Amino acid sequence: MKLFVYPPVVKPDQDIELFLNKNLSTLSEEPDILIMGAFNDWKWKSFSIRLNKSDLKGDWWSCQLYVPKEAYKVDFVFFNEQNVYDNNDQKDFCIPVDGGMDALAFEDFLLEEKRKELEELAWAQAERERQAEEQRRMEADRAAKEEDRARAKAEVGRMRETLPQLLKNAVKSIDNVWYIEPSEFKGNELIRLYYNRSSGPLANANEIWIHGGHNNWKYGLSIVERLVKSVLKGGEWWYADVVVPDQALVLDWVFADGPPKKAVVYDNNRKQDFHAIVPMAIPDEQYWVEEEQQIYRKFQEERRLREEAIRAKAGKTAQMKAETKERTLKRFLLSQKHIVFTDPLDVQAGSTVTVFYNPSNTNLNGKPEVWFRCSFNRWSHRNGPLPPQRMLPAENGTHVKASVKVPLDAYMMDFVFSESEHGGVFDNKFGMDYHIPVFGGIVKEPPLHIIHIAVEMAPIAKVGGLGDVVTSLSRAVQDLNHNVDIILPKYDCLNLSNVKDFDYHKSYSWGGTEIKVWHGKVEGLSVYFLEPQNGFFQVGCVYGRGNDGERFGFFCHAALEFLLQSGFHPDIIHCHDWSSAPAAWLFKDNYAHYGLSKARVVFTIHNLEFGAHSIGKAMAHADKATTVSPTYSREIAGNPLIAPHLHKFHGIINGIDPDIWDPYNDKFIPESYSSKNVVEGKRASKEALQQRLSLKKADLPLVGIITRLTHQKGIHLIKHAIWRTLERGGQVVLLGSAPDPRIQNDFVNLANELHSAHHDRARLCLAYDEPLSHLIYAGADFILVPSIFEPCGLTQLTAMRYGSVPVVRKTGGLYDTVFDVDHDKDRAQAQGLEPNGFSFDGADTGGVDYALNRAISAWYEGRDWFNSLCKRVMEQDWSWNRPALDYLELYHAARKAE
Ligand SMILES: Nc1ncnc2c1ncn2[C@@H]1O[C@H](COP(=O)(O)OP(=O)(O)O[C@H]2O[C@H](CO)[C@@H](O)[C@H](O)[C@H]2O)[C@@H](O)[C@H]1O
Repeated sequence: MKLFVYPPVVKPDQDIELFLNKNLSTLSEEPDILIMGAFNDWKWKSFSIRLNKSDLKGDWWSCQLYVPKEAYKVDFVFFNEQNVYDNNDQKDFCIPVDGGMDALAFEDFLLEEKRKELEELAWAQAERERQAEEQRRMEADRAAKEEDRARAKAEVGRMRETLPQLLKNAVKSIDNVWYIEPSEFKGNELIRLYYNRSSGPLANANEIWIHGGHNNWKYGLSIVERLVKSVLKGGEWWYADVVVPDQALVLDWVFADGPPKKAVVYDNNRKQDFHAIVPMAIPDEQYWVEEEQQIYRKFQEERRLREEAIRAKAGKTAQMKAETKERTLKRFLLSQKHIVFTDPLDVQAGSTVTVFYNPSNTNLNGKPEVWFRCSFNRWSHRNGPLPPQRMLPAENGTHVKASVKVPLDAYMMDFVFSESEHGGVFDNKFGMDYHIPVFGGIVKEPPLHIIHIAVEMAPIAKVGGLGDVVTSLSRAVQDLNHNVDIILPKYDCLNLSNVKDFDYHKSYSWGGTEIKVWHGKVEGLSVYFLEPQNGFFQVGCVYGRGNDGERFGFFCHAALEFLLQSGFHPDIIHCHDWSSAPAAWLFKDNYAHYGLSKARVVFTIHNLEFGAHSIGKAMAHADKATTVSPTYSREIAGNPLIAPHLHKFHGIINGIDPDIWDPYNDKFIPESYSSKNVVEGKRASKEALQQRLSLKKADLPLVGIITRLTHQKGIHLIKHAIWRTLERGGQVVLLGSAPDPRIQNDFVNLANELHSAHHDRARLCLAYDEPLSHLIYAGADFILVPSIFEPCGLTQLTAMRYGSVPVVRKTGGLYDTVFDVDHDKDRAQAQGLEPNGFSFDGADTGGVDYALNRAISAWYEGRDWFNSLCKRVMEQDWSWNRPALDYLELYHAARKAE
């Protein structure tokens, strides 16, 4: 025998003695022997102990060893403390531990330990942040105090300078008009001020009041008293007892025939007001010190109130945002309830969940068996997929079910269904697989790195909706903890005031020119600006030069070259429309095999109207392609540029950025509002809009139109709707810019006609004006979008965010986001929504009339109902909360693409 332990059956949480027969070991010649080991397949608590010669007969050496309570196995080897080992012929030694955990339970134990450790780390981190925040707050406080002190000092400085002027205007009395008793007085003392009623315009007044202040009215009205008739002085002298304000050097006042706001006749000393010197208050140094202190306290109090209001508002904003997000996630999880759902709905790491599946709505319909195949963390979990599980009938009669234990280190649950244990027909959600987020796990999803190559970006280089989407999609994906960069041309017409930390980054040579790269933050996003020295982007505009194709082709290539030369390894390169379509094929042709091999290309069509050739080519080269709504994706599915690629083509609806478009925090509207006070909020905005555009200030239905004026947007329908609205007694505001000068001229003529015939009810603003657009979204009752085609459309979504009711033509994304109050109840319900607007078919004027007439009638005839509709549309979530999750699914699917 070479080895034994005592006691012979090893139990956890116990001391044992281990004996080695040195004679039989490869270490027989060595003077020193040590044991080196650990528990549980070398995963737990390693040890190294010296063996001593024991009392047993023969060459038995031994040591004591404590077996911890979590052990299921002891693993070890022997060595001479240098380089001679006995490792049991490379198999290592092991002794089983009886009656404790098994290997699986130990894995769970380890995860639980890890969770505790992470919790402690998180707590420590939170504590550090709290302290840092406290530090920041104290510093800010110190800075604020200093600033307020400096302001108070400056203020006192100014007062001291103007004092002589102040005193010059003041006197002790005016003969026969007023005087004060006693003649010597100072601050905080009671004085009696006499006034001769017959001396001025109040000679016939029944009442006399003093409206007074001090120190040249510096603190507004600080004295208001009614004067009493004095019997002693023949009835014309009246008096009031007045306490002199503290710190007063001069008293200022007028007399009037009533209290403030009620008085009609005044004696203001021929517009000079009256000014009395406070004789005993000639200011000394002490006076100024006190004055400064008082002003300082006033500033501090004002600041405190201001900051409190800001904090309260930020808190409320964050709370509303979180609530919306949670509601939307619930809706997302429930949206496939007819196919699949879990109980509980939000899956927690470490818990057991039941998955319910209804095959009758999928390609497994009618199969006698359904098998559930599940893993975690996008199929990358260390345990691999769970063994397939046959699903059992659920109590509800429609679904089948299976239960799974979710590991503590899961962040995502992944599954597909098949007809048999070994596979056969699968339901894998059209190649995307089913994924359900897991909350509370100890491992977070590793971030993806996404790079957008784009030629527009709101608000610094926005021409239309494409610019909005580049910014808002990126922000939403970044909010989900992924890394996003944007590459944009450095146009000379960039609005740089919206770029933070703008800095020179590097330069490189490519395409026969030097390219300077700048970096900055736009709306919290990292943006690289490429500035080729060949002047391609020094032309005063984004589009509209004869060589746009050449310029943007160059830009796309330069962008890829920049990624390569800078050692970027993005997971996804996302390009948009014809203008950055070349990135798709240039990447596949020139970069996919050199350095940037990890990246996959996603191409999004915002509008198929322009650049057909480029779009077709990008469709062929991209790993995944999208357009901006499901309906538009179906509308263009037959197009020869698209049709061959349907297997990788998806419609994902756009969202709007809830921070950029937020009536609760919008500096361009007069009163902030949420759905709780939508009626009051919108009324204030409507009045401000009418005021600003010189429209009649009246409670009329107001139709807003915000659009690029192009054929796509339904120009003849827009014109018709303007006349129809006026006919129905409403007001119309159109904000539109026309790239085509003929259309622009046409609208200038229409504007002239309307402004002379209906100057108080119609206004066409033929310009691009972002601030005005905010006021229109907020002030309008309806936003009209009668597009001939519309890939998604953002204006109807923004309208709803501001509680304006959309009136739209049923096409593309308009169809997917607007549900007619009379016709689309079921369709809305299928999305977990209620109807939210008015819509019409057809491209003739009859259609637009149909929708607009119902909308305006609803306004006139049922204001309460209409107001509740405004509130309802405002509470719907058209942000990126939902679509960003779809894009992430798509990015992951793209990564799996070969
Ligand atoms: N005169 C003006 N002044 C101020 N702001 C103005 C304005 N005219 C328009 N805007 C603003 O520009 C944006 C227009 O976005 P849209 O999505 O409605 O249309 P666009 O056709 O440009 O976008 C294309 O791309 C987007 C994004 O994918 C798709 O939604 C859409 O269907 C597709 O045609 C909105 O944010 C709107 O407020």
